[in-house]
Amino acid sequence: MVSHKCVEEVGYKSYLLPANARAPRSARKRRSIEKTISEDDNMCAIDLLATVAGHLSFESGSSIDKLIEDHRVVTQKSVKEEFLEEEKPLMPEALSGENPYQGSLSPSGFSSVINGKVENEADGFSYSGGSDACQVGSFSQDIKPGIDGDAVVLDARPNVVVSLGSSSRTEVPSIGNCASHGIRDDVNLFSRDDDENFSGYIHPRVTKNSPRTVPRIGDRRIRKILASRHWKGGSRHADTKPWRNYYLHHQRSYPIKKRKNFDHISDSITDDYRLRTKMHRGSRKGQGASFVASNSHVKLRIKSFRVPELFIEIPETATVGSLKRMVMEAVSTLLSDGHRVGLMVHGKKVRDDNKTLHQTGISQDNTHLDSLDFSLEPSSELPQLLTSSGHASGELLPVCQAANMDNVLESDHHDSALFPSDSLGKNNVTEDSKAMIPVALTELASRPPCLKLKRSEQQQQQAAQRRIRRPFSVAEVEALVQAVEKLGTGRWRDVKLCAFEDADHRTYVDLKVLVNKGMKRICSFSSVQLFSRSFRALASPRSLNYPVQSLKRSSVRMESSNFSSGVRTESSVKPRGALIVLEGLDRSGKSTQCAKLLSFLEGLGHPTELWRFPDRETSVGQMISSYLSNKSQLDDHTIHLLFSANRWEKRLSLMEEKLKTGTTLIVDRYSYSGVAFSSAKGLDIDWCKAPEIGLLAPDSVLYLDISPERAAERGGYGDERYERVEFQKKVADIYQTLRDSSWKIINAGEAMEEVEKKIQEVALDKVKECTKGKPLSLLWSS
Ligand SMILES: Nc1ncnc2c1ncn2[C@@H]1O[C@H](COP(=O)(O)OP(=O)(O)OP(=O)(O)O)[C@@H](O)[C@H]1O
Ligand SMILES: Cc1cn([C@H]2C[C@H](O)[C@@H](COP(=O)(O)O)O2)c(=O)[nH]c1=O
Repeated sequence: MVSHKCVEEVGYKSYLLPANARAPRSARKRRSIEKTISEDDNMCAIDLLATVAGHLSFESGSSIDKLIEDHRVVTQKSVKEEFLEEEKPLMPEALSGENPYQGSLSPSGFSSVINGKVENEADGFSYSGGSDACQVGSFSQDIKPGIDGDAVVLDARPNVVVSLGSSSRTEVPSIGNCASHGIRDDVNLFSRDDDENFSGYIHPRVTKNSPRTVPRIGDRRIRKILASRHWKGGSRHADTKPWRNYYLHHQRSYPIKKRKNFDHISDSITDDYRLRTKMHRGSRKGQGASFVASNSHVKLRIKSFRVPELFIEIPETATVGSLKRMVMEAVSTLLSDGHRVGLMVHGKKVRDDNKTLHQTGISQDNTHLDSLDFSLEPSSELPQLLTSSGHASGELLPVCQAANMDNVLESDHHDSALFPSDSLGKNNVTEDSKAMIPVALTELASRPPCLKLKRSEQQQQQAAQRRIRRPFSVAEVEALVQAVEKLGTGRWRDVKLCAFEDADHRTYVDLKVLVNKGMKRICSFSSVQLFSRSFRALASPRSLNYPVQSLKRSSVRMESSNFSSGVRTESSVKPRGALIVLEGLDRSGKSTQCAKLLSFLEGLGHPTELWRFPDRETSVGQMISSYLSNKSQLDDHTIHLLFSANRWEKRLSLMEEKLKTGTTLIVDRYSYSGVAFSSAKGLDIDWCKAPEIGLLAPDSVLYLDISPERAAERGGYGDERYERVEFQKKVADIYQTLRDSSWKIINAGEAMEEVEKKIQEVALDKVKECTKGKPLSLLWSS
């Protein structure tokens, strides 16, 4: 590309302008990221579905559990459709090539099990007990009635909570030589739904001995960004589209299939989410003779599961995006403790996993298609109650509660606690709740008469309620960390006295368990993050220890009356995200370091977003972009005010909300750039500052210090309006005058990794401070 330059006066004398300006750098790096964002939002959901199956996989012990567990079954139709609409670019490699159904092992170890017409290629997995084995199955319609028995299809139509698809079904074809399979029950799973569309997920490859691969998010995301030709650190000669502030969200690390891509295979493969079971029956010990004699097979059509109910408390001013993320967090947290499948026949819970289907009344003779009811239930004894706490206004971290299902009353001791769904959350919307949103899913049908509480059950229920583990709040975890720091692990009674003296419901055993085993079950999502971060810090040489002197202050008293609305502490501390700004001359390495910092903080579990100014996506931003790339000329005052307006348009609705809901913002350039660059042109510095007054003050400004000459040696220098060494020297001078105590000067001439480490340290300190409730303040306001 020919690049000739001319000299123009743009308020800054002797300023050289490229007449044939290249596209703004932002334009070259953001579009792809932007695209990734929306996709990634949905990927989370798919991750979640994977998580559901993952947990089922490891928590259940019966063959039906196993059958269900390797499915990504749980999705409501509407949700499913949304994913499918938006995930086209993420079609797995498995779908490319001649055979669109051919599975392949994903980088994360997940595998498509779609393999040709009939049989799956997923690993079979055996599990303890040895009597059953399941295979995650293939997609096929070629399931023939068994030669040794008739198959019956039963529709299970429970109160729909989470649908498998509009008419998913389980088929149980008989297998020819049952006797030869002796004690095994083999189960193949696969799915389709009625709208001729594949349900859009791929089974993971599962083996008994290898734990499910957890999708990695942060690193991969960053790698992707950095590798992108649109990314600033890469080529500066890419597209010309404007780019925007970017919010990078979770990225799936295993393949997802899109419905559309399966349309053409509907001849041989129905798209319904489909469960196929091949049950090899034999002389299994303990089974009734009548059953063994029977060759009857049962086909089950499982249309839906009930799932536990979740409640989310979220300010009405929050964005839909944050609601979605909150739901994701809530559900992920809920599921993190594993679930099992519950079965009700004619409204009665079947507790005995060893009963045969026949004994349970599920047989080919069973013509009551509505008699079966499957549910997902917490595998733990008690329901998971997920709340964040310590912030009365509900404006911070997600407050979510998982009420139990309404069909737990006949639970056995493995079942969920006896806890009516409306006793949590529903009737306990706090005054300060901005919105209590029951997350989908349970249809709160009135309890069938057969499930009326008996007296003993009532007592059991009360006992269960007493035993409920309340989630640890952020303040509690902090207090615990500090106490353990001081007293060490082992003196649990002392730890209890030290930090939880007044919290009767916290036993020293609870504390020990939390520390030793990281009991996610009793922690809220945010507390877990804090917990892991804190303990990582304890183990780290560059300790981020909490000051011991604040130990007493952090002691927690619980307000028992407030239990259902989230645990409250005495402290008025309102944790929030940190506002971390990176500043510096052009090409000083800000964008590179912002991306690294994002990856680092997210890796530690902090909700973090990466923003930048100018945000070239807004209409104001587009004017700025045009100016910077010399496509338009503007008066210096005008462009200055446009830069400022570009920040103001993000200030309240987005920036403040984000911070208050616990998201840390890493911001690539802020008001200081505005003042430094405009003032370097000769504008009065106070005049330049004036429109910035009232914006949020950063918690930390990291100034990447590099000489203009060195920066000029870096790739892509000179492309935009201000990238001239002489001008940058003036900018550097103004930056000097702007520094205050919130600034940290980082030598940006060092190797990237060195710079990265220093930034991490400072940023993490700030994040910690803000988690502890450092108040927000305003820029240049006295
Ligand atoms: N510490 C470093 N050492 C050497 N090269 C670096 C370092 N940090 C960044 N770079 C390289 O310098 C170039 C500019 O980096 P980057 O885009 O991150 O700077 P920037 O400050 O965001 O630039 P601008 O403000 O002009 O947008 C990139 O090619 C990047 O790979
Ligand atoms: C925020 C802001 C920026 N500028 C200048 C500084 C840079 O030269 C460009 C932005 O380039 P980037 O590659 O997108 O970082 O704009 C400014 O003059 N005033 C501001 O407020």
